[in-house]
Amino acid sequence: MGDADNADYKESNIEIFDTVDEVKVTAIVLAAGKGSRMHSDIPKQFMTLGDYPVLYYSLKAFQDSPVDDIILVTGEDYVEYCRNDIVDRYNITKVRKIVTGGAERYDSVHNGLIAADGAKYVLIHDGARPCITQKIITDSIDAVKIYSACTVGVPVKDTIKIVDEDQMGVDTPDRSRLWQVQTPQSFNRELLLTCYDGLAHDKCQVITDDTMIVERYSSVRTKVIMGAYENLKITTPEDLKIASNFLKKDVDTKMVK
Ligand SMILES: Nc1ccn([C@@H]2O[C@H](COP(=O)(O)OP(=O)(O)OP(=O)(O)O)[C@@H](O)[C@H]2O)c(=O)n1
Ligand SMILES: C[C@](O)(CO)[C@H](O)COP(=O)(O)O
Repeated sequence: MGDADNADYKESNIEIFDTVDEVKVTAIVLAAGKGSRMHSDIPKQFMTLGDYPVLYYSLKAFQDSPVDDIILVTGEDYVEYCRNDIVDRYNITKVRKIVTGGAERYDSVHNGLIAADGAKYVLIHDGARPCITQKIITDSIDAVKIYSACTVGVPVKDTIKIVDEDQMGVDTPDRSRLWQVQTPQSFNRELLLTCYDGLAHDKCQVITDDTMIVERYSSVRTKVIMGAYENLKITTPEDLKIASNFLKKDVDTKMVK
């Protein structure tokens, strides 16, 4: 799909996404990644932080929050582990379904979105962000009811450089306009599903989050609300140490059994 087609898609897409009356809010927690940048034997979301798997912290945060229910998305090989050793073991009763993810993060989100039937709003969260707070969740719920598409984020602290293929600097954007985007990202579910239809025709894009999908395939603008610097994503080994510090827990690269 070219840019002209995208413009048509955006035009035809305005205000068609408000047909669910019940104000049900579902959290979609993503745990189907392989964690290749962590270079470990098991996916990072199942490593041990304190006495719990990394994934437990996000699930517990949503369990204790005002969301109505939770859809957990994980890899085929980890469905039983998630059910028995996390959801049942720690009594995360709001988990309504455990579904399998896909090859890319956006495939996993799409599977979660389909499973979240009946929800008016969805909060999509990386299971690899264990330091999420109740304030971030409630602020996201309040914001999505106003804006339909939101993300939490924090202003960048460093100067950001755009480089070319030889790693030579080509530009230095104005830092006052740059935010580092986190999760949860919250959406009117019908809006995001419609935007995913657009993506299905245009798979050559590099998609790193869901607000990009709304920006590209609808005319809706996304709202960025304040998250927290502590709400980091565990991506590489040093992130585990930082998260363990924030949560005041020890780390272990094995699974909790
Ligand atoms: N196909 C995928 C890829 C990612 N995720 C989830 O999306 C979140 C953010 O992704 P990322 O940090 O990139 O996780 P991985 O894909 O596991 O890591 P890497 O890119 O290093 O392989 C994580 O909670 C991850 O489990 C997912 O559910 N399905
Ligand atoms: C969605 C996200 O967490 C926002 O920062 C991030 O883009 C996920 O990227 P990843 O490459 O899947 O870690």
